Formats: sequence, C-alpha cells, structure tokens
Amino acid sequence: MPAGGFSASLAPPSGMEFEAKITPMVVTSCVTAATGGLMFGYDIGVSGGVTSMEDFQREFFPTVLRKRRENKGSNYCRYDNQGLQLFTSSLYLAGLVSTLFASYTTRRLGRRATMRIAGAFFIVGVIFNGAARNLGMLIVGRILLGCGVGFANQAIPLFLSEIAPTTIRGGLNSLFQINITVGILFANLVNYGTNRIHPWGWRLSLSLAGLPAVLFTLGALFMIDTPNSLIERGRQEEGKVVLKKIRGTDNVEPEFNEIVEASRVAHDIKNPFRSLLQRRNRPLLLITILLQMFQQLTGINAIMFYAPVLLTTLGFKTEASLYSAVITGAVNVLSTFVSMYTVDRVGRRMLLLDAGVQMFLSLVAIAVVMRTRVTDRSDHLGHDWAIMVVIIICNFVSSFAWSWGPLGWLIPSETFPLETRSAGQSVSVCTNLLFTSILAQVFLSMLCHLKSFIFVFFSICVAIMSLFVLFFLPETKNIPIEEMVERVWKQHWFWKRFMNDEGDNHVISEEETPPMVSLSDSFVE
Ligand SMILES: OC[C@H]1O[C@](O)(CO)[C@@H](O)[C@@H]1O
Repeated sequence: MPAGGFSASLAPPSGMEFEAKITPMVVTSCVTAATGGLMFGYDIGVSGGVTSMEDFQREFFPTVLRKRRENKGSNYCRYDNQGLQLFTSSLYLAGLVSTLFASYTTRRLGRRATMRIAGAFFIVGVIFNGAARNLGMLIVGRILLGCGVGFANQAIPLFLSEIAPTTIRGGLNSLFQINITVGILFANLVNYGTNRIHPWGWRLSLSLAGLPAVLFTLGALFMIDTPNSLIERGRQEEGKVVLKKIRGTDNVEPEFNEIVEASRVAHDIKNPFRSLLQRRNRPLLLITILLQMFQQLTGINAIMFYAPVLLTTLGFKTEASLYSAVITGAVNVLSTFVSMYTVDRVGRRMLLLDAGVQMFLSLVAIAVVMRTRVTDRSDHLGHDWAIMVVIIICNFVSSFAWSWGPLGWLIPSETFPLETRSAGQSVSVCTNLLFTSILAQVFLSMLCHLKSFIFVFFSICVAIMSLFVLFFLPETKNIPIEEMVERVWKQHWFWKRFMNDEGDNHVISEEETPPMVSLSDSFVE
C-alpha cells in the first residue's frame, strides 16, 4: 500500500486525470461529515413510531386516541389529523426555509462552519423535544431540528462531492444516504423498545436524537474544510495544503489550477441564484428540481414516516407494526450499501432505471393487496397476507435505497459548476424538503380519501420519472466535478442546445433527435 492510502483504482475514462489516493483523511472526513445524515434519518424515523404510541397521543393528540379507541369510521381515516401531520411536516418546512440562509453560509463561511451551525440547532432542538410539556414546545423543537436539517443537508453533500476523488465520488457521497438510513433504523429500533415504557417512552425516543446530534457536532468542530471552499473564499495557500493532504500527493497542481479557475469564475457572479436562471444553467436546475421531486414522489416517505400507522391501518397491532418498520429499516440500510458499491461502476442511470421497474411493480402489488383485502370496516389481512405485504414493502424500499435515495442527493451535488454550486444545492435541499413536507402533511388525508389508489398514484409517478431518466438524464459517473459542464452537459443530445448562450432560437435538427437508448449508456457522446 502506498504511503498515505490506496491508489484510486478506477480512473476517469478520458480527459483530465488528477492524481489522487484514497487517503485516511478523505475517508475519516467523509465518514464524519456524513454523520449529519444520521440526525436527518433519526428525525424521519422517529416521528412515525412516536405518533402511533398511545401515551404520546394521550398527551398531545387526545382526539386521535379517542377516534382510534371508538373504532368508528373508515380504517383508512383513523389518523387523518392535521395536527398530527403538522408534527411530522413542521420539521421539513423549517428545513426548507433555513436552507436559503444555509446557501449563503456555505458560500461565505464555508462547508464546515455551516455544519457547525447545523449541530447547534440539532442540540437545542433535541432539548426542546425531549422536555416538551405541550404541543407548542414539541413543534418548536421540531422547527429547530428542521433548521439543523436545512443547514446540514446543504453543506454535507457538497462537502462529500468536493472532497472525494472523482473515481469514488458516487460511493463516498452515498455515505450521506447510508447515514440517513442508519438513523431511520436506529429510530425504529428505539421506538420498538420505548413503546413498552409507559408513560414516557416517547420522550426517550425524542431525546435519544441527542446521540447523533452530539456526534455530528463534535465531528464538525474538528473537521477540515474543502479545498474548493477555502480557495473560493480567497484562502488559496491553505486550500493547496489541504488538497495535498487529502489527495496524498504533492502533485496537485492540475486539480488546484482547475479549482482556482472555477473560483475565479465564481467570483464574477454577484447573485448565484439569479445566474441559476440563465439559459445555460436551466438544464442543471431543472434536473436538480426534478430529481429531488421525483425522489419524494416515489412514495418512500409514505412508508418511512407512516409505516407503523399504515400497517396498523392494515390490521397489524402496534407492536407488530413497529417490528415490521424495523425490518424495512434494516432492508433500507443494507440496500444503500449496494448503491455505494455499484454507483461508480455501473453508473447512475442504470441504477435508477432498474429500480424504476422494481418500484413500479411493488407499488402496484401493494395497491392490489389493499384494494382486495382491506375494506373500510374490515382490516384483517391474515397472517400470510401480512407477511406478503411486508415482503412487498421491503422490495420497494430496497430498490429505492440503491437508486433514488442516494442519487437524489448525489447528482445535484456533482452537476453544478462552482459558481452556482451552493445555490444549486440549496434548490436541491429546498425541493427535497418541500416535497417531503407536502407528503408528510397530506399523506394521511390522501390515504383516507384515495384509499388503495394512493399507491396507484405513486406507481404512475414512478413510471413517469423512469421515462424521464431514460431520455433526459445524462450519465455523470467518473467525470471530474469541475469538468461536468464541458464533458456532460455540452455533449448531451438534448441539453447541449442550452449550453451556448446564442442558442435561444435553436431549432432541433435531425441529428439531435434522441439516439436509440441503451440502458447502461448515457446520452453523452
Ligand atoms: O431512506 C429513505 C429516506 O431517504 C430520503 O429520501 C432522503 O434521501 C428521505 O426523504 C427518506 O425518508
């Protein structure tokens, strides 16, 4: 093994190749930064279990408990309560707003400082939630956690994409999503245990978010900043020193020069958000928005937030539903590792397309089981059907986990040039949180009104997004981050017309019509 680490085994196929080893420093920095995902995941996973606990409902949502006990009305509508949904969605709404501020801090103060701010929000938010005496305190706590999520999710994917050597960028970036899934699983396990502790089990569930919060904050205090961010803020020498350390070589001149050039261009941009709207940036912006929107429209969070609630709707007892949520949580973690291993080998498009088929079939199957087995008044699935439902849900979750889960973050964080990267990332986080909060807020009402058709709705969305990937998403595997525009966007059969500024009145010529599509190939020529 060479001093300082392993040599990167996969080289970019063409164009500029930078010397880079996979150094211990890169690995530890990425592992540390990605723990922010734990916190996001814990917050996602904890709410579903807690809201299905009777002690929690008695304390904050007595009307839900009464409705559940009376057992009147449709099964599908037991949990249709705006307050309950607000408890879940407030976090994402706060995250949405705070990411706009986070864009500024990531650019001006750096990726590391932004993570520290996130850590502070997390810790105060956990204190409010764990000590909540009334609904107000509970919601304030969720809002503070949401601010933490906004800042953390802005800085972490950028940090990972900038610090990683090109050839393993996808894999290292997946660490963020892996941590999200571990956080969800941890929360599911905690809920399973605390459900037996009366009457304050829910309080323990909410307080244990303190563990990932402290871990992440400590990590953020000691970590380095990315060379790209240091150079962008005028600290060139420091940037070069860090670049040498993380790449494990003194031969960093080509990469350094490329970052300096990208940073020079970045400085000419006064308002990065406005420049996102320029014609040549529109494809990147559109892809970012669509990828994050599509990620949520797979319906994943119907399962992640409300699996326990959904499963009790299907007739599971509270304990069985929490137990099943643990199983789906574990599948989620394991499958995300698949993505980490394959993303830089088979590429982004292949994973997304393959998963599209698997998710479509699973969603249709869930809809059919619900339609045929669960009526408004009878919810006895029976043992065999219950196992079947859990298997289908696992199939759905696993395909999401090695595709849309990590790639929804990875692709936006690696496509923008430095000058619009923070602003682009902010749009990415905003869109993710916007659709997360919309789904959190409306899913239980949609379930009440659409019943099993809600899963037909998600399956249609999955079909549309897969077609979009097939025709419009370029492959970004193994392309150095500062060469993305030249080597990907300017070469793409459709998007290239946006890349030259004179192209406003461009007419599609024959040679620009889409080539016949091969699943594994991009449209990059
Ligand atoms: O692992 C599932 C989780 O991943 C996310 O899509 C974030 O990438 C969350 O919205 C979801 O709850």
